[in-house]
Amino acid sequence: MTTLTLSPPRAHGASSASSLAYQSLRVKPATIAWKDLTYDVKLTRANPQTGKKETIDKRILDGLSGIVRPGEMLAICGPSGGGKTTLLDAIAGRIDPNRKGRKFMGDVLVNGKLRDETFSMVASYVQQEHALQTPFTVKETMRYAADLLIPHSESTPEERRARAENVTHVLGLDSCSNTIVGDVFRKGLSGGQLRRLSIAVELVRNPSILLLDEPTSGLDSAAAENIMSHLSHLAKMGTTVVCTIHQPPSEVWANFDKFLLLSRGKCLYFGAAKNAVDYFSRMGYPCPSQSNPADFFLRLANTDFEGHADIELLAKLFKEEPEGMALTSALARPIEHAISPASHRNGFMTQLMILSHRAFFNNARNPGIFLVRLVMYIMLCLLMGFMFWNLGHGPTDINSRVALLFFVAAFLVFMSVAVLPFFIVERAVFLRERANGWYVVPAYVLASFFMSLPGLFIISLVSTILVVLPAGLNGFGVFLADLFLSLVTAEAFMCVIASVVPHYIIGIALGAAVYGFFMLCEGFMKVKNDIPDYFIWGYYMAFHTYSFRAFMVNEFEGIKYFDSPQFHNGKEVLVFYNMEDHAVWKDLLVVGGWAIGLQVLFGSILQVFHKGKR
Ligand SMILES: Nc1ncnc2c1ncn2[C@@H]1O[C@H](COP(=O)(O)OP(=O)(O)OP(=O)(O)O)[C@@H](O)[C@H]1O
Repeated sequence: MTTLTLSPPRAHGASSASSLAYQSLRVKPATIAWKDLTYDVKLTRANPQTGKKETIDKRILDGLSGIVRPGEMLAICGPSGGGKTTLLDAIAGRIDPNRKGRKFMGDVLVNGKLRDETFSMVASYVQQEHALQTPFTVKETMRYAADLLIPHSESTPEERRARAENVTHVLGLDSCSNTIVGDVFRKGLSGGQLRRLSIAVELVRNPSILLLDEPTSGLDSAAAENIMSHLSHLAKMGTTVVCTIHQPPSEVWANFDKFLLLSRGKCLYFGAAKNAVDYFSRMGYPCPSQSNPADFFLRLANTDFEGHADIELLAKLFKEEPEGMALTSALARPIEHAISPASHRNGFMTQLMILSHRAFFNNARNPGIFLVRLVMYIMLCLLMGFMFWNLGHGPTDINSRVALLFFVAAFLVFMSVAVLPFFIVERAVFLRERANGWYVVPAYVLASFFMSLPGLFIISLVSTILVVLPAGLNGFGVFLADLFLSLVTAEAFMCVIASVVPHYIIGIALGAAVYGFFMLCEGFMKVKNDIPDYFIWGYYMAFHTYSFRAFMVNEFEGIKYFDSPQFHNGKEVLVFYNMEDHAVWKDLLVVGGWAIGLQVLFGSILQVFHKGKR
């Protein structure tokens, strides 16, 4: 590993104690370079003159090149819509070039080699929106990150813990280490602390390259300055830092080594930040004294308002000026340091163990995932228990038993839609972690699946006790097994929905619609033989069918006598509902099979479609 010298901290929030902590953040050096990145998209819009729809090509990145070496911090600046985030995404490989209507060209090189799938082992990307698990404290979040990201074969638990604490300290999070991230139920960290924690979790494995999208947006100037000074220190310890920044205050500007000014996807300047004022002065745009240079450059680049520069001309001139030529010759020498082999990831079983541990406590402590649902089920089942108290064997009791079982199979399953918003929050965490190479998809899916089981079992057990005992239903064990498997399947179905919808409101609507249809088809509203041919596929497809039938057979098969002119025993009820001669265990197997099938589908959707590319 190349040793880099430690510069004394010059930042707010960086004491000499933390300067020692920074020393442990020395990284394996890596240079990142990009050459001629060009990105075109096809847009459909109404022609302003004719009003007719037409397709136009929009160039979002226009032949951009750059290079950032270990120990440097590059700020990508530009007006809103200038292409900053798109460039950062392009550098990180987060643009899907294969989507229809897109054309992406150019190369990204890491240490002189084309970026490949090992990129996430050397680079971390901190996105603008935080995506962290809400019930965990800063300390817990950092420990899980360290356990997941630092190879266990190369570290002891104590070393991982020490590293997590060190990064927490470096990013000034000691004072809130026992504060939870927070959510709609509970207040947690402030915006600035969340931003720092988002950076800290990625730093825990010492990424050689750190990419950050707008690390200071939404923060007050003191918090912004604090974060930028931390980043500047990291750069001084050898990390290659690239960040986009919308409008840096002058204190923040002072931290940049390199500066890239973008306008409409074109490069107006790339080079040493300290030389930018001279450069633009030479180009005929002197920065007024007492002005913040960053504000001045942004005014030049912002074509939405009066007073901007001639963008086409500046972009053309840059390539011909010494700064542009210096960039071209720097790109010809992509590496100026020794290259160390990249670290490796933890194995599947290690990932599974840590993710399972994390998922268990996340579920247990997230009120939306467990507690609120448990209370909902308890309340509803209490109502059901009292409503159907001590059912007998008269004609109306037959109806009540069937209706109660239908309600259990339909509505208790339906209530699983309540968990959808929390799954969508989880999806954002998964996307961030997967895109940064934290683990493989099967480890995540298996851990989430296994760890959902204890909570669902408790909900099923409590519900069974509150329904079966007061109502006097038969077959407690099978009822419990059927309800448990149905809820496991319903939850797997919600996972699938959460993985395909853009917003939880659409997910709830979609889930409700599918469940509504399955309820129609499950053999209660219409018995199987009466379901029209064109809907019979719904009967076979709905897992509700098998769940309801298992409840029915479990309940009625053993009843030898009914005091009713229509049905003399339970068997006759089953014949009426076309459910005779069905083995309960087979239906339970089908429901369980559905759960596994849906989990496999969920994992496949994550694997193929959720790579963190846009
Ligand atoms: N896939 C796409 N299809 C169509 N337009 C796109 C696509 N991706 C980006 N754009 C457009 O490209 C431009 C640059 O977007 P980008 O998000 O990179 O800007 P930005 O400089 O980061 O802006 P901001 O500071 O507001 O975040 C915008 O006009 C955006 O609408």
